[in-house]
Amino acid sequence: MSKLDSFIRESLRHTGDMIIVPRAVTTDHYTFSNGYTVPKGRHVYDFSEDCLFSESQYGPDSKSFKPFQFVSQNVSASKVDRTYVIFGGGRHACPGRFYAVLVLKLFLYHVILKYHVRTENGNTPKKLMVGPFVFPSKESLIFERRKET
Ligand code: HEM
Repeated sequence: MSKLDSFIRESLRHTGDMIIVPRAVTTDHYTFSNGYTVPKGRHVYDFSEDCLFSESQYGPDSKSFKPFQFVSQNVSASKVDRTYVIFGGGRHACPGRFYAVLVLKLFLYHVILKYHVRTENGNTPKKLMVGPFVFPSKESLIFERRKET
């Protein structure tokens, strides 16, 4: 399933610009390795675009959608790392990610087998941004039933 894993991983990479999980500093202060210090009580939100579109990891065209770029790495869509933080990371990485990816695979398996999916003009709709948040595009998708063989 390396192609499906790659496609899901790439799709999630393009839709997780901000992880809305605030972290509060509970000690007197916290200093990051780059020297930036956050005082006690301050809430910190991850702006994951910096990781998800990292040019050092994904190349100068890190913002293009490359559905099969992970095929050669044979990496699951549920595997987290520093440049793929859609499910968070570390000790509190999303425990539901294996289930979520499995459901996505089942859904896509049926959709791909049964339908030809396209937009009206054939172009990929732009993602809808509201500030740093990504929402599904309002453009319609057309599902055409594939001929039974
Ligand atoms: C595509 C679907 C999903 C996405 C993008 C997602 C994303 C996330 C993210 C970003 C976190 C925060 C991780 C962190 O704090 O570093 C999280 C935590 C969590 N997620 Fe998910 N999640 C998804 C599906 C699910 C599902 C299906 C379940 C349960 C069946 C689930 C259960 C949880 C739980 C319990 C936590 C808290 C973990 C902790 O704090 O230790 N998630 N998720």
